Amino acid sequence: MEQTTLYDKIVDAHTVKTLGDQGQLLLYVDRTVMNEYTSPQAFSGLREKGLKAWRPSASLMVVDHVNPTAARRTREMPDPGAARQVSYFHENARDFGIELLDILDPRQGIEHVVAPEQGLVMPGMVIAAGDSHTTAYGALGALGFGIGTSDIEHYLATQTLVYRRLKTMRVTVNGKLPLGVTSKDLVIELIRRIGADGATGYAVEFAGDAIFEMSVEARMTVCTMIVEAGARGAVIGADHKVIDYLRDRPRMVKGKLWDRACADWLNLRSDPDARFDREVVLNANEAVPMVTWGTSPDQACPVTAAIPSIEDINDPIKRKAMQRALDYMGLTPGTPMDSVPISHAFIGSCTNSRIEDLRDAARVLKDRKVADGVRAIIVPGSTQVRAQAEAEGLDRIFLDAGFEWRQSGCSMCLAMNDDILEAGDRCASSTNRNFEGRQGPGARTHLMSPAMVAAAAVAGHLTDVRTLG
Ligand SMILES: CC(C)[C@H](C(=O)O)[C@@H](O)C(=O)O
Ligand code: SF4
Repeated sequence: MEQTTLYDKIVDAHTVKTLGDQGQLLLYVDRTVMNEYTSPQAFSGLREKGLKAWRPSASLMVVDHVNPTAARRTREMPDPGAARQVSYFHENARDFGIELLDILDPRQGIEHVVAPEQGLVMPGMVIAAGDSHTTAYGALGALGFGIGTSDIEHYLATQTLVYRRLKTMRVTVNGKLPLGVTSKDLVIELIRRIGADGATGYAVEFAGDAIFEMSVEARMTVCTMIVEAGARGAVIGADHKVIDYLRDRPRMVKGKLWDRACADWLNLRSDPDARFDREVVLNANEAVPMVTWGTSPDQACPVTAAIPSIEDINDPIKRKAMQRALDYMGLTPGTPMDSVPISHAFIGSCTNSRIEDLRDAARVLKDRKVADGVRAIIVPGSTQVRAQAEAEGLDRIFLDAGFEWRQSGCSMCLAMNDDILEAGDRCASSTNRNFEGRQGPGARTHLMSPAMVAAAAVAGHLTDVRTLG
């Protein structure tokens, strides 16, 4: 019998028809989630053509990129550009009959935190959305990927996309993550190894004991961040942890349908002898806390190491990139990573702002104080995460330690609101992109896990969280 990958099974099940002989196909898309930043032109396109949304109930709209995260919330956007985007977003939700969670809604948050919370995503589904980190949904057994604005318009009008099948890569992670090492460290190490373009053109399936040992939220971190290696899709076979995560979510199927769905979902796996175009194997036992030193997520090393030497790099293009990155970051080869001082600490983003991430940070921050001269901020991934953290008393731990406790949104992950760093600021950040200017023009970002950000905030410099005890 032909052996098929999970990715191909999902694509096959959603293929409406093949289009010509160039390998394109018309792919049915089950669901989407839209933000105020990438959806406006799609709606304008529909308006110009006089088209309706074909299945409004399959979509959800969330304000997340531009909204302020100040402790007190209003619907007013202080920035006129953001105000226009949000008001057009509201207009589009109303006119096209799509549910909108605006910033005062108790279910509001970063789209990739909210969609799983609301039960919008089910195993086996295709979820395509106007944001690259839509790969997050791979953690729930769905195929998630980002699309451009014209594709959003096509989706809204037809519930389909013109799609080209990707190559498949399987990343098998054997072993067990050591204490103090998280799924974020693992995915940074993976990207360091395969490079920022290592998964370009691939859909990545994660497998292996260490992946299934992880919580669903930890898997979301891995699936979200694999975009930073260029992946155009991510997926992990659903297991009982996924079923437990999905049960009773607001938009989830219920009753007999739920029972039947669960049985199907657990069978939805790559066949044992399915062939992947590329295989990568990692050993979780060897994983250590990682930090980035450069301006690309693959420019990373263990926190216990020193910045690598330029002489060790043979490829002239990579050498030049490294020199430029070091100049921007104000760092020199040979500097031990744990001696690099920080001015800011940020815990947030769709990669690492869920309740487990906040619990990890709180464990480090309990009875400790943020170092003098460090400004530390926590932005929970959703209003629900915020409420859950408050119910557990985590907010007290954060506030007592000297962190600011904010409302949810993308915030300093990409600085589209007023949470923005100044030139020369250096931030330990639980986010997923360390590009030049990402957190503000001239600002310097070091990516790491939430626990490592908390440890850096306390120490005043990058530090190995395991040494704090
Ligand atoms: C704004 C959006 C297009 C972008 C993305 O697609 O990822 C953003 O969310 C990001 O993280 O850079
Ligand atoms: S939190 Fe950051 S990475 Fe995630 S969607 Fe928002 S801007 Fe993009």
